[in-house]
Amino acid sequence: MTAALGQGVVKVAVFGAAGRMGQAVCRAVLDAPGLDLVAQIDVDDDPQRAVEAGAEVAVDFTHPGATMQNIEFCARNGINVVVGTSGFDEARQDQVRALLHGTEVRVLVAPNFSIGAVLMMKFAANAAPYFESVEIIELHHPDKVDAPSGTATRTAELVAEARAAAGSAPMPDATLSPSQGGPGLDGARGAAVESIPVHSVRLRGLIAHQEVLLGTVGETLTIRHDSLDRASFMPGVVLACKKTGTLPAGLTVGLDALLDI
Ligand SMILES: NC(=O)C1=CN([C@@H]2O[C@H](COP(=O)(O)OP(=O)(O)OC[C@H]3O[C@@H](n4cnc5c(N)ncnc54)[C@H](OP(=O)(O)O)[C@@H]3O)[C@@H](O)[C@H]2O)C=CC1
Ligand SMILES: O=C(O)C1=N[C@H](C(=O)O)C[C@H](O)C1
Repeated sequence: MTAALGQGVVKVAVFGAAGRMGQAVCRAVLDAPGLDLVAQIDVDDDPQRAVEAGAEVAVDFTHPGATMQNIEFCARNGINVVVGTSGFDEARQDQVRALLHGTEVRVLVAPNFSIGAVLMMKFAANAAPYFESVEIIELHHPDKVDAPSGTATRTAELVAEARAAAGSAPMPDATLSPSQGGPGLDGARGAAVESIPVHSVRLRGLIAHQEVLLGTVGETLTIRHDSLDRASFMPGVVLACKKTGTLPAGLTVGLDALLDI
């Protein structure tokens, strides 16, 4: 049995260690009983250091363009991976499934590690079939490179799945875009993820926030989550470091796989 299954200390490497999340993750791993921070790797460091240090799990908070290479490297070297980096669409998930095929390596991709955000996604999916309309507003710090956020994309996918399973009718929207001959500006209705409109705000002072707006005749419901500090993600990251080794081999998407919710 490996350390990841609860028999001792799990050795952790952090990719993106100098970044906003990476620094917080290194501190959280150092403070967590049962975890040992053995390698801190940023853009100019040799990832081989993780192997030499005996890392059993690597945490990746880098850039959407860098994560796939890091996963390939870890898979080749038998290291499980906890991915927080956003931009993990279906095509990338399929790529990871293919490269893990026939290995014992586990990769957990979590669009959001905060318990509140995981619950927000679940509540939104539960509520969606009871409302005609659903739209998502995600609000983040302006240093974020991707839009829409991974959390908003995942929420839209879960909401769309719930609406499809319930046989919901298409959402009402009379808007004619300029390309359809209407007045106004292209983009004013946001980006469509699985037909769910997603609006991205980038504002100095913010960290990570999201509202899911649901509406039907005579009433609306707003589900809002706010990460006011990157500390909100750390219990989820620590849990993932400890438990990813207990998941089935291959790819798992969503922290909820490790939570009893
Ligand atoms: N799942 C979740 O709960 C959360 C996910 N995120 C996501 O995490 C990611 C990181 O966010 P954040 O920390 O704010 O971003 P930062 O830009 O602050 O950090 C990323 C770090 O990774 C470094 N880096 C780039 N390429 C590599 C590489 N190949 N190997 C090792 N390090 C590399 C960067 O260096 P350089 O700047 O020199 O390129 C930088 O230091 C984003 O995709 C964000 O959306 C963020 C918060 C929570
Ligand atoms: O870049 C961030 O900060 C965050 N990114 C993740 C995302 O894209 O959803 C998670 C959280 O929203 C913070």
